[in-house]
Amino acid sequence: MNSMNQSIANEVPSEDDSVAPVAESQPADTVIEEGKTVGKPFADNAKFSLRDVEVFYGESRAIKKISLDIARNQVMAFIGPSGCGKSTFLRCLNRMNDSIEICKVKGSLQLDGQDIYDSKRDVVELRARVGMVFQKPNPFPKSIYDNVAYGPRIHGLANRKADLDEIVENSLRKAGLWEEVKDRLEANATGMSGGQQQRLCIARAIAVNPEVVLMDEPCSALDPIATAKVEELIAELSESYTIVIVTHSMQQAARVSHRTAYFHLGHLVEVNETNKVFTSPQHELTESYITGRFG
Ligand SMILES: Nc1ncnc2c1ncn2[C@@H]1O[C@H](COP(=O)(O)OP(=O)(O)OP(=O)(O)O)[C@@H](O)[C@H]1O
Repeated sequence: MNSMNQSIANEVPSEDDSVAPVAESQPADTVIEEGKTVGKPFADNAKFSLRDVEVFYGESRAIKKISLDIARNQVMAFIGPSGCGKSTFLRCLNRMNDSIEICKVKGSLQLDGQDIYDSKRDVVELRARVGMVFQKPNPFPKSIYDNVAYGPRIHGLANRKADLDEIVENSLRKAGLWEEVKDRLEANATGMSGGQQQRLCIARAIAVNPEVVLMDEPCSALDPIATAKVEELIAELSESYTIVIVTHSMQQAARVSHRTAYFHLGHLVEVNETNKVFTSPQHELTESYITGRFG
């Protein structure tokens, strides 16, 4: 964490990090203009360019004409009240919503200038480039080694055992787990602590050499010490990867991210550098949310 973000982290409200505000109330006279986002939603060095994105679950529109760039090798945090669409929008970035039959995505979603939703796109390859870490650690009921080796094996990234060993070791090192597990690589991953399991899931995600890692509330099932380790890891990983994190914790967004996007009822209300969002928000809804005035 950089010192600037540390000071922001100290300024945001110190409510229980784990409790999400709920979007049942908002300042009565606040109007959200569809498709209009205040701040700086666009970037020069975009990894993702997302324009007029709408997501429907059946007839219900969960994402309402959102346009946003996600910059390369930065951490972008998605914050907002429960049900505002953060996870839905995140899951569009590697087509995780494809498995939900009633879910339809409209608009233009590009990764490095190429259409994510192109019908000819290989979704397995897309998900290797855009990996994902979920809220609840979900290691396979296999050895620690096999959890990390799984992706490289199915993607044919190693021809020899020595190459695979090297990928496993490097991935565990990057996930800050190597020293803790190097003597028990054959032990079942389900016997690890929750925090270790989450770092193993991060090692598994980065073993296939992704360009982007999506994280959906990666610390919500972890204790404060394990959370601090994952946050340190996010800071280190952001040097090599583009990271998008959904979090209910404003302190966490302030600590780990370069830019923050505030969602409200399916709209993208405000995006800016994280310090600006937390110290001088431009939209009254953002301000109300970060100061805990509604929830
Ligand atoms: N599989 C689904 N089928 C139908 N509606 C869904 C589905 N998943 C999400 N929704 C709806 O889409 C809207 C956005 O949900 P989403 O989970 O993306 O919000 P969120 O901001 O991530 O919420 P939370 O912070 O509580 O995780 C909500 O109204 C939710 O009920």
